[in-house]
Amino acid sequence: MSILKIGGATVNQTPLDWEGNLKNITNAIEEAKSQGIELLCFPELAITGYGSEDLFLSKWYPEKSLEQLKRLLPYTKDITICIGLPVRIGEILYNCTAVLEAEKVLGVMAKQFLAIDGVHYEFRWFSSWTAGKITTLDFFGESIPFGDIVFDKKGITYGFEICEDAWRGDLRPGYRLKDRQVNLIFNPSASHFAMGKSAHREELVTESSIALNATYFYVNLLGNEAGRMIFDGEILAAKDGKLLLKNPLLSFRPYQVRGFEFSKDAKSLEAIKSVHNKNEEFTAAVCLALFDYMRKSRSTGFVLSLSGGADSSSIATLVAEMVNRGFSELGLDAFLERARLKHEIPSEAPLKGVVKKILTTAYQGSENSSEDTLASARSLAESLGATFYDWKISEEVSSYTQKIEKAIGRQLTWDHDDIALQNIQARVRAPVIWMLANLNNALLLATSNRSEGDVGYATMDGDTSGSISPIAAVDKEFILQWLQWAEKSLGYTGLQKVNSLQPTAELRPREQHQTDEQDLMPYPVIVEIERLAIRDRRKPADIYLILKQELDISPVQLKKYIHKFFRLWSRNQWKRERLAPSFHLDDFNVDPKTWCRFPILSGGFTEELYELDQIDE
Ligand SMILES: Nc1ncnc2c1ncn2[C@@H]1O[C@H](COP(=O)(O)OP(=O)(O)OC[C@H]2O[C@@H]([n+]3cccc(C(=O)O)c3)[C@H](O)[C@@H]2O)[C@@H](O)[C@H]1O
Ligand SMILES: Nc1ncnc2c1ncn2[C@@H]1O[C@H](COP(=O)(O)OP(=O)(O)OP(=O)(O)O)[C@@H](O)[C@H]1O
Ligand SMILES: NC(=O)CC[C@H](N)C(=O)O
Repeated sequence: MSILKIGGATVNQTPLDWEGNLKNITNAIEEAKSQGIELLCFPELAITGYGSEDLFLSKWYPEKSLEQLKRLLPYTKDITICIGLPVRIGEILYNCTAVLEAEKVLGVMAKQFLAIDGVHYEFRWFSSWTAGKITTLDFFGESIPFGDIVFDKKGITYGFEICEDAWRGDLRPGYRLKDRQVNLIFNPSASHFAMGKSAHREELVTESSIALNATYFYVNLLGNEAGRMIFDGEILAAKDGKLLLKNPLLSFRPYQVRGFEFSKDAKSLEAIKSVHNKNEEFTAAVCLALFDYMRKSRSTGFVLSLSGGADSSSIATLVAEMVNRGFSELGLDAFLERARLKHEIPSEAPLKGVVKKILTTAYQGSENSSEDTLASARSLAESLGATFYDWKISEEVSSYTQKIEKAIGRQLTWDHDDIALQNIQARVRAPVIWMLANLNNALLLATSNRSEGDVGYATMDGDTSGSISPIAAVDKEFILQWLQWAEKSLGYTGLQKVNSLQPTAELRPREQHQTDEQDLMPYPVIVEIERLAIRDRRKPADIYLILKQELDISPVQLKKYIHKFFRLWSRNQWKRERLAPSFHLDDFNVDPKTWCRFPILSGGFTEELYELDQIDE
């Protein structure tokens, strides 16, 4: 009975960090050797990083990747490695996996189905390879087999599906690998994180092992590679429909190696059970994304305008939780070293000491702010251990207001100038909080959520100011329930006050009792309309007919809400184009750079809303 120790290595790569990327790969190879692994698979495009964008269009970038591949040969004396990189044949670029063994490249195979949905735009850079086709590649003077090839080690035959290849149902290359009777199929992936996706992948991998009659081995990239997409570093293996291997996801470490003993004939293997929790997945993903963004941008921490409301408080909590998780996985010294931080940390309370250095918050009260939100912000900051300042913005607001009143020769009033008087408050908070970010060489965190993004409920260059927007990909309902969960399940008791408040901008005089939901519509309604309009791409009339059955709202009111959503959605595309970069976290988002493109100028659904109005109520 032939036994082969096979393994997967996930790596946290960064485009253009050639040395860092190579080091992760060689360290992982050494680790694999020490575990006795003989055949090791890395993720898709592990040499360059998946998110290299238009660097892939240049001639030199794929050439440099081949040079990096050559530098790996000396590490393959007594191990076979499979590793992803872009390879040009003539003028055409392919997304490939190279197999290296005994200091030689055995062959290179190319992806057949490119990913083009949602956050993926592979056709911009790559061409797809034709099934069954084989050619040769000139690798520094040596002719290497290139294309749809399979390999063999110790009598065990193996082939590849590269990420999207596996997601194409009956067309997938795996069925032809099955016809060729391979024993083992690797799937090197760059599969973006989305809540709930890991469960979906487990299904894909276990079902593939039955449908393709082979052991199926899956390896994903790790970390916030290049800003927006997060990879969870998942390594999975399945045989006969049983999940045999799964690693801890979203690790703060630069790489992780997992292996198991493969045998063609092994029977009665024990299946692994895994649990999935959306809030936990969200927390782990944002924490790692924040950590990677901070260290890869060479920033020393974060600055946050903390209102004591839901959005800013959730972000403050996530930064503290990032420190907490990084700290428990890596330990203090390794955490600081990996984050490139040189902070002096008090030894008696190191965790809070790190939070104090990394997270600086400020409450910036206006005449319309309440004692409730100040108390909420203060108690949360104190409980997290964050640096907290509290100042007033009233002088700056009056100074701007008086200046403009003098210029235009009249007094501004709430009856006449509501939006301008609201926005000036949000805007004067921006320069001073930016100043703090500059002083600290820190990232300014913007607090937009996806529901606000849908309808443009934010002041441009006011509360939209910031360099990253960590929660812009999730809706407000999700944030509100996550805060409850974080208080109870993660033990953030400092969220008690936050969780007792109703969402409000506090930009109008207090006697007007402004709330977000009065200005807009109930958040659960925004979430439902968004789901149908944006995720499912349905038109207003269809949405009305569906929601009329699902929601307990009068038909007249529902029509008004749908009108408002589409009117605000269309008018505010320019705002979404200007939000700070955000992480992709849910199965869809409204970020125009990744998931959702929409014209900045448009007819604003006039005819489609007219069609809605014609439906009987
Ligand atoms: N297509 C387009 N391309 C470029 N610019 C376009 C545009 N359409 C309008 N504009 C411009 O947009 C500007 C208006 O945008 P902007 O100044 O941002 O302001 P605007 O969107 O009119 O108002 C901000 C809204 O956000 C709410 N808010 C603000 C701050 C915080 C919170 C909170 O929840 O805490 C809520 C506030 O209550 C108000 O309803 C105008 O000057 C207009 O000319
Ligand atoms: N008094 C304040 N002090 C500091 N920052 C503030 C203040 N008021 C508003 N901001 C900033 O403006 C952002 C936008 O306000 P918004 O009301 O949308 O969010 P929130 O207050 O965090 O949550 P909620 O909407 O649930 O009240 C806040 O997240 C915060 O960054
Ligand atoms: N890189 C890819 O091919 C990714 C596409 C695939 N559907 C995924 O999200 O996992």
